[in-house]
Amino acid sequence: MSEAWAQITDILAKTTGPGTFKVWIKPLDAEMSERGLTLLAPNSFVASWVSDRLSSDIADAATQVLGRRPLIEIKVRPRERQKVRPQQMSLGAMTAPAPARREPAQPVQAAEPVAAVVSAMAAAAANCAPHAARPAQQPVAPAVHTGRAAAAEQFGLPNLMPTAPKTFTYTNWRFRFDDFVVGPCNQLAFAAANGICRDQLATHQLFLNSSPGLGKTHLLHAIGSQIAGHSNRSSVRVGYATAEEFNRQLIHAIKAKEVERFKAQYRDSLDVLLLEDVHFLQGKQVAQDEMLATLNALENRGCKVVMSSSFLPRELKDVDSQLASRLCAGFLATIDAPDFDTRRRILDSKARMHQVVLPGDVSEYLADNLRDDVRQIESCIQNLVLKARLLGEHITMDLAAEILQNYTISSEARAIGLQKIVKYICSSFELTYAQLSSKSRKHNIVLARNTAFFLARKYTDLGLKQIGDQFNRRHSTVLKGITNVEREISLQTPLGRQLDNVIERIKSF
Ligand SMILES: Nc1ncnc2c1ncn2[C@@H]1O[C@H](COP(=O)(O)OP(=O)(O)OP(=O)(O)O)[C@@H](O)[C@H]1O
Repeated sequence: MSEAWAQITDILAKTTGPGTFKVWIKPLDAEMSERGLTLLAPNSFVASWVSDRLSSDIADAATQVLGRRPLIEIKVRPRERQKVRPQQMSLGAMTAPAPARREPAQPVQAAEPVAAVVSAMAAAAANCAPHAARPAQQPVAPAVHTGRAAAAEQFGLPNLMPTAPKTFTYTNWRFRFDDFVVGPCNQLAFAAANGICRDQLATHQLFLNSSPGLGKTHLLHAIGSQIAGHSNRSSVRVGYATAEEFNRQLIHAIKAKEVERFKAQYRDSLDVLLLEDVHFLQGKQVAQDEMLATLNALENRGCKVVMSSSFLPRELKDVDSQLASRLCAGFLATIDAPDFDTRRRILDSKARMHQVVLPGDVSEYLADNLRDDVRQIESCIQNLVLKARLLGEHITMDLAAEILQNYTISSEARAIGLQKIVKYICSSFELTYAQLSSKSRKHNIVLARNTAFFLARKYTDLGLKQIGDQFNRRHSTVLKGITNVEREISLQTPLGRQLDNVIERIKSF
């Protein structure tokens, strides 16, 4: 078995990079049991660090050597074994089976996970996730959370915190195809997502685009869950990250001089890459270069790549033309806002997840009024069910109306209406409606248009697409315009204060 661990560490020496290998892998001992591979770390800090960031690499390497993916358990080496551990033990040698009198190894204490985008996303979504997260495929002892930089210092270890990216191969899939309600708005995206899992798409790249909350993440998770978790293909290595995380990891890798490791992680150690929110790469030249090289490398290896974005590739700004063209290379599917019937089916399906059957009139009423994103539908139904349970009441139209107030605009605000918004904006910016809806990119016209988008979103029930239709613009342009106005206002720039003023004054117009 020491032979096997030696082979595993040989692989890890190449895949994790010299710095990481020396500090984190080399001090480990390993034991093989029926259950899998147990790694013994010199202290809880090392155990938690390895558990957080390297367990997946170790599992990957072990799979190559053992021919199957073992369960990995990371524990703190018992105190007396720390003392007797022979100095001359060869690099990563597998220890002999534990002597009977040895105290059981101490499991690593419970911990708060390292802040990471994926973990944060999982946690945030767990609040509204329709079903419990599926268990990870390779249980690892939970990690200790202490001030890690301080702990590193305490144990005399270099603080490599920012250098090595967190464990990459993703296993915490939250959504499945079964939970996805299909309608005309999303059937193409659904079919494409299914198709890429079954090698029926005739391309290995899929780009999913929609406004927020319409199911991109759901489909990405469903793909991950399908490929990695189901159909006996658990050896397929599926990576999941947001573009923001990709960028952050790259910056850390550059600072820590571990770029080769970063490259190997994304380019060589995955079979499928699921990448969220690629629009985040706008204006980030270094990350764009790396992403382009990553996509090319994955394509050369015949890997699948699925990306999501609130913008179409051609709508991305400050993106290198080569990358923009690369993003267009595969199949592109857009998800639109759900129509009434789909919204109704989504409501009924979400209610069923709470073990509730919605009365027909309530379902119809909510579907008629909740026209925005599905996240909003999900939250409304959750609140409705919770309130009914807390009050011990049945779900009635009255209860639904009470809950709905928090999600839809007031009748007073509704009175403002799109026509009034257009009239108000034209008079405030001294423009005609023709100018407002023209192709012009003149600064004051763009500003006026964006403000109109913002007001329409705030004071009408219209979705992004419907607002866009009024001004001959795409939903993503509307989204971008609203985001710009929000940014100016939140930063309270001189322009933001001016816009704030304009937006306030519509009430007395
Ligand atoms: N067609 C659908 N059927 C069932 N649930 C859906 C559907 N579309 C979206 N949802 C649910 O709505 C919520 C929001 O969806 P999701 O996070 O996938 O949106 P998104 O497009 O990725 O949004 P964002 O751009 O903000 O990240 C999720 O809980 C998801 O399960």
